[in-house]
Amino acid sequence: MEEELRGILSERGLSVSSLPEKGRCLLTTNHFSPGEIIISQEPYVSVPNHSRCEVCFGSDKLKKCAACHFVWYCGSKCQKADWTLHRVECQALSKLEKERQKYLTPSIRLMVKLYLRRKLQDQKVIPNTVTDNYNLVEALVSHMSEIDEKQLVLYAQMANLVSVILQWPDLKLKEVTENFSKLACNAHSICDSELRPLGTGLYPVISVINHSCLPNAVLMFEGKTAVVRAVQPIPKGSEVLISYIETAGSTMTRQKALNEQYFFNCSCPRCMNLGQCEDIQESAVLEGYRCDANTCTGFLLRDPDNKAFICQQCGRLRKLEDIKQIASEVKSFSEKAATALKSGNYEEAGSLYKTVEKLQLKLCHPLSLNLMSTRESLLKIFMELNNWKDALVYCRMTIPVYEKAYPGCHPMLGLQYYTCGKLEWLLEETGNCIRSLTKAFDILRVTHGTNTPFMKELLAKLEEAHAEASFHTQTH
Ligand SMILES: C[S@@+](CC[C@H](N)C(=O)[O-])C[C@H]1O[C@@H](n2cnc3c(N)ncnc32)[C@H](O)[C@@H]1O
Repeated sequence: MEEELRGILSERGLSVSSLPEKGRCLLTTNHFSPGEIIISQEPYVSVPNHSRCEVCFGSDKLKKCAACHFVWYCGSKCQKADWTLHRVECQALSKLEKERQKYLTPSIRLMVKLYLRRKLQDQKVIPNTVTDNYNLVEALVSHMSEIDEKQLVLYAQMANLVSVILQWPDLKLKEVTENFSKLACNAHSICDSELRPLGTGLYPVISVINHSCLPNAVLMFEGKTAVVRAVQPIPKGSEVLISYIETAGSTMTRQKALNEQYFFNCSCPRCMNLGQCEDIQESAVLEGYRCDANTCTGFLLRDPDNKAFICQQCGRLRKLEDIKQIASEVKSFSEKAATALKSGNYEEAGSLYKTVEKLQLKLCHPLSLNLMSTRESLLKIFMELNNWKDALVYCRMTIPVYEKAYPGCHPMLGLQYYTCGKLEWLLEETGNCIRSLTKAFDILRVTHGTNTPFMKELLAKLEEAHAEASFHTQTH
């Protein structure tokens, strides 16, 4: 089987190798251009988030399976497509006491489905293929020796629940526990084209790809298919690298996230800058405080005795006490705002987030990620309220931070230009709309390809805006 996998990868200009610091890795044996698909794969197993169709992850016209009353389908087509596996899962879930059903989290369900699929493949009910077989799951890293005691106990409890559900006398609890650890560092969150999470899936070939905070490839999903595309020219003989985490944070924040979930120290070019002048400045801008002189845009660093921050542009001191006071107000208002937003009270949430924004303007650097995140919430609230004018103001304010925090060809940046263009269209700012949609298209055609309904819609909007602009030129 391994030989066959090597053959398939080689036909696509790829090979699997091993690096001392990283373990397995995916290398190119051909050149890949930006936007070109490097590899794609269907999930070995997947589960949707709550209240989504088990098969297509849609959220319309859902009905529960009449037997287990647990799994949702949007129609008979999806239900039939899932029947081979769900037939056995349904029997197990139906026997489970009602009280226990509330513990059926997506991770538990993913594990149950993993074992059922393995069994059905062993029994040849579901065919094994080179890229769709349990051997690939066996080869995944688990980091069992590195996870802490508390996490290990949690995985063991989860394994117990899987055993209660499956009721197989020969199920090896230790192996299930290890598989939970594998899921933690190998499973992917499945998102739609706008990066909204829909579910979770395990893609054992895609899982060979290692991480970089400055990646040369991006992983997106078309339905449940994982698609990896080049975002830079990738020469023959290079390692294919995607990002596992939100890369907008400072080097310290990124390294902490990678260490906690994936157990490695990243040595990408961005991380190798840790502690150097440029890196210190970047983290002080993205996650630090502002100078309290009105017109100064300098960034602050802690003074040596830790009682104040010093502006690196004008030398002014800002007391730690002052910063702590505003930070605690920000925390308290942010919590209230999040609660109002969660309960759908958009007017109240909007006014609370505006207070947070005002406080953050006194506290944070103008290009700070926290301030941007508040403005992102305000943008969403104004969109919910159909207030396009204010939504556009906030969308435009976030763009310089996106441009600073992400590389030029990043889906988040492309999506933000797209939102900007859609708002400009609604507000009849045709010229600006064309500029924003063009920027969005230039990025997203690389990260998303051009063939999906999402990209066709973007292109149609851009063409409509061009037609509107030329109509105006002709009539004036
Ligand atoms: C999804 S797996 C990637 C494939 C993995 N190298 C293997 O041998 O199967 C994730 C694991 O790979 C390793 N890894 C990924 N990116 C790395 C990097 N940039 N540096 C060091 N190790 C890395 C870490 O052990 C991480 O938990």
